[in-house]
Amino acid sequence: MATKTLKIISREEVAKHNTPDDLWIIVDAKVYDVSRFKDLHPGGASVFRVEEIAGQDATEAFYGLHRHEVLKRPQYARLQIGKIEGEESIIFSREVGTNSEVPYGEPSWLGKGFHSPYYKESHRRLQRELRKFVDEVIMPDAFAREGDGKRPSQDVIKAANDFGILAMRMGPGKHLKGLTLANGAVTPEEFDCFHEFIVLQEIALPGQRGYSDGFQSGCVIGLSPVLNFASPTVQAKVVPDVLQNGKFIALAISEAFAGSDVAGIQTTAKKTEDGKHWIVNGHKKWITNGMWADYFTVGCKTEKGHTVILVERQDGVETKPIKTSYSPTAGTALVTFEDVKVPVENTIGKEGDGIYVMLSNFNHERWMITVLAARCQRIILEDCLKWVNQRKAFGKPLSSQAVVRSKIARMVARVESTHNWLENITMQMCHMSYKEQAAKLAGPIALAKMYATQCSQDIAEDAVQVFGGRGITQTGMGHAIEHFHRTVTFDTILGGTEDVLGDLGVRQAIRQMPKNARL
Ligand code: HEM
Repeated sequence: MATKTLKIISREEVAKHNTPDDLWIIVDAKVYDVSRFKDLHPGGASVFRVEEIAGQDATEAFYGLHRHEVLKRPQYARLQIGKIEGEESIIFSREVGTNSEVPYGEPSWLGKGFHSPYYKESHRRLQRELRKFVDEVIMPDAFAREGDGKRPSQDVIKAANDFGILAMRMGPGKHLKGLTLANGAVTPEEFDCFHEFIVLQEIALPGQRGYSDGFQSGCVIGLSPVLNFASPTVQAKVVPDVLQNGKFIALAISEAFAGSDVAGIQTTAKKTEDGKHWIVNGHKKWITNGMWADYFTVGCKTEKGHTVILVERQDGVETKPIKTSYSPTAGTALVTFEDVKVPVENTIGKEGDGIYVMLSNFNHERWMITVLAARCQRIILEDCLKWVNQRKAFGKPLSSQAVVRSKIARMVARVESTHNWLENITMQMCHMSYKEQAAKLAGPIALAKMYATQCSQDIAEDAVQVFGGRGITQTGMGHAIEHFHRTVTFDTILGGTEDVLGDLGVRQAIRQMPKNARL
């Protein structure tokens, strides 16, 4: 396709094109001919008739009302006919694969001149590779699927798995052996919990909450018990199926009868007379990725107590969509089991040890949700900083109002405290065995998640106030704010509600009080 040659035009020349049939404007040293477009303009034609706009520099007016991405859409980019003589454009969006330069737009370890004790060269290499992959491959799919509600595109899932994303999301371990991770940015041997932290923070960049769950979050929580507790035979079949062959696995614990109270589940598994099979009956609710899962990691009530069982999709397993306030791209399902026959070899962990299997998985799940949430908070903070800097009200930028700056200050404090607490917990995870983590970190992770999701809700409320009507509008300037505000509650519920987690954290601390502790 031939590229249009842009004319070099003087400001005086632009000023002559100021009538409805011959209408030019300047935005950031670029000249746009809007003579025909004005009648199609979503904001109406009248805005172009104003004396300060027709034939004039409309940069400030434009950026008070539109995101920069509008001018990059092909149908609007083609309205540009020239550039202003002797001037250069100064407004650019973040280039593919690069980091944001907005203050607090990235965690401090990525900031120029900032330091951190946690990250080595392999972490930096991984972050760079991932940023490029996310910008190029995941970002467009995330916005498209969040919009149309379809499952994440299979070619994107395949590309992501070839890149090692799901394997890396499972954390360090023997499942990484022999894999090439992120084009070799990190070896399986050096991969640690900070690498995993980076993977989560990067894949959350699109900020599309339904897609974020649809993008194999169900696999992460569903496959963990298999990796940690299933027999080698089950692992040999299921792990490559999920990590390499594009199959999906979902964790199926919560029910209409029991959410945070896992011991209250009522799905039953009874042994056949020959003891070779389980017969599973019951239902599971709010199962992330359940709509397209090939395997389900199911919490059941059995004769010897609770037991976790791997159920393959088959006759008797039905999945129905549950409509939630985020997009169906998460694949949230009601799953029913009617006399489903499963070999006893599919038992995950020991019979009767189900509560331990289910609870030990929660630490990793809660940590993952919190790391993802921390990035989403940061996206909102960056949008707010840009908005208060470019938007004028009462003749001055919003940032000139002390009350607005105070809201931003509180957001920064929430984002940075969440992130820094998580880094500390991640450091502990790097030095503890899985068992030690279960014993020592359940409380801190529960409390950090509770704190983070309270911060997210406060950030969402403040961001809407800063953006006004645009913060409750699904398109245009505030779309990220509206999305965050609408979906922020998910993180407060998934993996345990705030009240339950706060209580868990404090109970653990009380249990660990030294006997001699007195005021
Ligand atoms: C090349 C120039 C322009 C293009 C391509 C353009 C495009 C758009 C688009 C796509 C929207 C829909 C909302 C969005 O996606 O952000 C919109 C809305 C709007 N535009 Fe423009 N526009 C241009 C210039 C201007 C100028 C110069 C003004 C005013 C001085 C203006 C005023 C508005 C208003 C008032 C809205 C409605 C905003 C809202 O609902 O919050 N536009 N424009």
